[in-house]
Amino acid sequence: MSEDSRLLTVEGLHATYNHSITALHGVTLSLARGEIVALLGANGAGKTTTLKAVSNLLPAERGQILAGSVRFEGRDVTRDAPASLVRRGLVQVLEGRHCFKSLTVEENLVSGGLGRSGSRSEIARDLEKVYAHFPRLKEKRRVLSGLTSGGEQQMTAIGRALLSRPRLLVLDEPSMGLAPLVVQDIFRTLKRLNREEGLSILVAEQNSAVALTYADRAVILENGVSVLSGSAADLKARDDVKAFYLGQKPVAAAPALAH
Ligand SMILES: Nc1ncnc2c1ncn2[C@@H]1O[C@H](COP(=O)(O)OP(=O)(O)OP(=O)(O)O)[C@@H](O)[C@H]1O
Repeated sequence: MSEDSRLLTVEGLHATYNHSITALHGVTLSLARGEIVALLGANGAGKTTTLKAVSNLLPAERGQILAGSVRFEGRDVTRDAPASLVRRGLVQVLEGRHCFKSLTVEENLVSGGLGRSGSRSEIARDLEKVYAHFPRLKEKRRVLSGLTSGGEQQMTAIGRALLSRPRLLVLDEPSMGLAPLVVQDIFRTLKRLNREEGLSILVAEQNSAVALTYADRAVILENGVSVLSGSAADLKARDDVKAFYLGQKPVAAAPALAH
């Protein structure tokens, strides 16, 4: 991948919480414009911490980047404020959806456009685009988000992020707690947004099978280190990935993917 084609480059990230718990000790990944990259790994492997480091959200949890760098569109953004990253086009949808439950679906969506200087008609146009991608949200637009289903809340959280016109959408575990059909629906829509709107996506997922179906490439984390990366097709074909991330075939001992 040439330097110019890279939208995001993460190099050698080390991060801790509370100055004591080491969560990352060597995460490297990159994403080209127009790609979907999946970040895979078991519980506690460091997926969420990596995404929060990319969006500079760690300080809110007494977390800290000790070493390494995050570059977005060729510029070092490691210490940039999260709001400034959003204005630059790097927008994260946090794990657990986090809709404003006492606002309607439409109010939630519109809130995503408030930080930018778009006119009312631009926001209305963006809203219609979100409804075209997520027809369920149009049906529910006057309903309080707290009264919608988990899948609809996930769609609302993604739609709200789209209203801020991201170039890179960072998603943390969009499948969490959702029925398989809803998960497929959400990933299909993400793929359509990627193809039709050129939206680049970095998605952390425990559901490796779904993530590898829709991603172009993937990076696997183990214990805070990126141990393997490659095209989704190549990773899906590997026996160790099949056994430990796709649950397909038992093997005698856990492979050290790093070696
Ligand atoms: N706010 C926090 N304070 C202290 N330690 C944390 C915090 N968040 C995560 N950790 C620790 O950092 C390590 C990496 O966690 P992280 O949440 O990044 O992993 P993950 O791969 O996203 O896991 P999961 O799939 O379970 O969400 C774990 O050891 C975890 O216990």
